[in-house]
Amino acid sequence: MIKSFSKLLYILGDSKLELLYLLVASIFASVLEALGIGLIGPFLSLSMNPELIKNIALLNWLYQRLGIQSNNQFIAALGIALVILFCIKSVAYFFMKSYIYNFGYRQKARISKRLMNTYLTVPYEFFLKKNTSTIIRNILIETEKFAQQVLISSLEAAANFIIIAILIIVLAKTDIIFLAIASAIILPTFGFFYIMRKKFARWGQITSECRNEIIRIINHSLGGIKETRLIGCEQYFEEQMDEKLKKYTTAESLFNSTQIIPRIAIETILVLFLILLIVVYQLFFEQSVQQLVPVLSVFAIASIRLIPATSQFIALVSYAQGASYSMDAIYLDLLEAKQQESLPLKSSRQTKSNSSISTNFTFKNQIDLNCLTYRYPETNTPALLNISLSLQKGESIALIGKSGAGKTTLVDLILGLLEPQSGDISVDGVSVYDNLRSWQDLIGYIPQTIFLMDDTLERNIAFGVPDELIDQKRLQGAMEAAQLTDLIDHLPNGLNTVLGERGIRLSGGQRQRVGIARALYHKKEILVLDEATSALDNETESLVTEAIQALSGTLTMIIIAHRLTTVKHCDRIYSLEGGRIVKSGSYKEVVLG
Ligand SMILES: Nc1ncnc2c1ncn2[C@@H]1O[C@H](COP(=O)(O)OP(=O)(O)OP(=O)(O)O)[C@@H](O)[C@H]1O
Repeated sequence: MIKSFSKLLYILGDSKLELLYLLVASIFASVLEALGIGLIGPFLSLSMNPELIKNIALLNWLYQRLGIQSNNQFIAALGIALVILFCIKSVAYFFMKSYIYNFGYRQKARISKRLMNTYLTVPYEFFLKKNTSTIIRNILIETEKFAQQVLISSLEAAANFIIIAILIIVLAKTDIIFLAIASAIILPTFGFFYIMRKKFARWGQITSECRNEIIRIINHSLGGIKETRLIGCEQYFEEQMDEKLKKYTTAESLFNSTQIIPRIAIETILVLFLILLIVVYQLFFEQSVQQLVPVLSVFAIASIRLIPATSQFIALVSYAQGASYSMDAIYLDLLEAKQQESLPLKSSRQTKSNSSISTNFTFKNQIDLNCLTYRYPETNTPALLNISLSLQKGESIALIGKSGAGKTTLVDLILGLLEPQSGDISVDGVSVYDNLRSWQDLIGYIPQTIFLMDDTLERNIAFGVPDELIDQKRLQGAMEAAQLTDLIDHLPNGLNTVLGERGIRLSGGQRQRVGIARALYHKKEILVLDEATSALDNETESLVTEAIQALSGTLTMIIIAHRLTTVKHCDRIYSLEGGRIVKSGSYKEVVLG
């Protein structure tokens, strides 16, 4: 309980204080509500027995002060006061509810934003362990579950708890039998919640995990729709989906059905008590039911507010329990990001905040990789061992080697996505880890499959630049250098043609050239091409290679290639094996020699 509360406070961050205000406001509205209802009983008793006015000091004092002539007039005045109190209570209740919902959904938006920021800034290694379905689920679904089932439900539960407590006190003062009856009715339901609480948490966990799996199955089956169609594995994915949906449905329906049990149980016990009371009175005491009116009115009030408040309270607490997994998922990701930030890293996340005082790179002469060693998390053997190489500005180097040799890992290190456990990368003698952001600003990355947005060609080239800030002259220059001008003539809307999801309306070679144009538009001085031409046919490949070769000498290039013909123009070739450089030199020396 204390653990959950501290997680809640951690997730809320700066909004902790607002939660406190909200709690006070909701307690105030609950007190009004409970009083409004709790006073109906005494008011009914008073109207049936006006003589009581004289016995109650406060009422007697009021009676004298108001100068009222008769008991009936006084009861009417009390009635009006009660109605006014009721109206105030209703308005306060409405505003409190709106405030709670507003707070809950504002927090959802804030936490989604915080998570998004976390995922965008957390070290790249985080993504080696995390599935994107979990990330999507956390940002969209778990934050919603947290807002609705933890925040809103807890605040409403607190308000209901106050109502229950006040009603019990007020009504117990009216009739002590009530206290015994109410306890006999309410306590078993609390017991029920206590027994079921672990199940609620488990069902909540199952639904969250199933949602995750469902997003993953959609990603796999539709993300690779070509392969799905071609291999004909639609049924395989449908069966997977069906299995998860069944599990999800069972857990969700069990959870929701169980929520009704406290209300049904309370109502049944209430009716049972009522009938028993009447029967026992008539059979054993031979008294008229008339004499039971005060006790019966207590039952009436109980069924108006106390019972719904209790069953709602139990349901709300169960909801919060059911969403404990969601709270943990958000908490753990935020915490992991925080812990990564506090690690003694050399990287930008520390220098980013004080980037103004860090080095802003201007690449004039040489890049040096000094004894880089990198081991992936949870592995024993290093993927790269003591890698050292240098390249001058304007040079092109190629990394070659068999699959698993460590080429991509080396590129990820150069890109600043992974940080070496030892060694350094420096530009003109300054470590890139002094200002990783500034180093990354120098690099254009063209991976095997270029990431293209489902947006216009123009926006895909000027990636991340608002429309009004796109420099048309620079755009033209980039497209010409990337040999894209022909393509524009063939597109229905030229630069404004929407490329489709992941650039589905372009060929592989065209996508690569869009990637090159993007790097050129952003004036990247260093181009890193990761097997950029390996997926292309010979003709398209030579187009892309031509575009790349035309840039040789003007840009510094690091190229990974499987097809050795594509790296003929490079100044030096580095051959990797088992994470080490085993050979280096000219094309002739390394490939032909
Ligand atoms: N996320 C990871 N976690 C653990 N080990 C990894 C991870 N990624 C790569 N490796 C391992 O690191 C080594 C180098 O992999 P890398 O992807 O750099 O090779 P590569 O030369 O680029 O191969 P390819 O040409 O097939 O892309 C391999 O043994 C690989 O299994």
